[in-house]
Amino acid sequence: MNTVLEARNLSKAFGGIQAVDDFSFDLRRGEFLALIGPNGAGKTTCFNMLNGYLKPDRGSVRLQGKELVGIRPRKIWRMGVGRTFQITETFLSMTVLENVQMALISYHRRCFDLFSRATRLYRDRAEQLLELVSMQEHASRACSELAYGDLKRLELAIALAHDPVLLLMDEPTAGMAPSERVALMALTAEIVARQQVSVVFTEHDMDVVFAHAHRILVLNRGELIAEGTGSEIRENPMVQEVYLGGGAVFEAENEAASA
Ligand SMILES: Nc1ncnc2c1ncn2[C@@H]1O[C@H](COP(=O)(O)OP(=O)(O)OP(=O)(O)O)[C@@H](O)[C@H]1O
Repeated sequence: MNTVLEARNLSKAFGGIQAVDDFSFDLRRGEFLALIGPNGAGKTTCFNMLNGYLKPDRGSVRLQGKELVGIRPRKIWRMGVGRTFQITETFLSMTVLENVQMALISYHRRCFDLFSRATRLYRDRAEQLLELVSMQEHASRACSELAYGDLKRLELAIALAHDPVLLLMDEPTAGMAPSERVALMALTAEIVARQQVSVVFTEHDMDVVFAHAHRILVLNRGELIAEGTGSEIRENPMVQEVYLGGGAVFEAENEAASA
């Protein structure tokens, strides 16, 4: 069934707080998996254990059969675990195309002395990546001129520059208008399907989660309390209880969707 990632019994405590507690899950190739839960549920801690920024107290993470626990973040990135950030990280004075070229130069470990030649280096690949996120017509614009939604698409192209096996997206739509959120996630879902990348994303906007996630995992106080498709999660009484007790969030969203 082509499992890309196997996380087993992940646990992490900070002082007296059990941030993640015996959390296990598998991820398939080309799967778009949402990790949701209320504030403080342990989502970011979980991400940081997957990409090596935090060492679990217990448990293992295997990427295509290789253990990641104990390996440095940079090496894990090189093994194929990419990440997009909540805060958009681009060089604002450089053009869109140059930013993607810089990501490619960094991945291929080319020296920054070559910067003067960077306008030629990896140009074709950078153009392909911009086309993938429908940003080709913005290639020569400075990043400082871009609208926020376009910056997020650029960020996605940068994250794809090293051909990740697994892409971690921590609240990819934070700060975006609702219509932009849906568009960005629709684009991401299309790329996931076309490139067969596996994605784990966290998201507070349930419309985005239900519209695009193939499968949803729900964390609460560090524990996995539910797993399933959108409709399974929506109907799960434990999940409804966790989200403001009694499903107020889901009801509000259903009303908004049908209005
Ligand atoms: N470095 C840290 N030191 C101490 N406590 C931490 C640290 N990182 C996280 N925690 C605690 O661990 C718990 C889980 O936090 P985490 O940030 O993983 O949750 P989250 O689900 O990502 O929350 P949010 O949706 O608000 O980002 C919280 O109680 C948090 O206060």
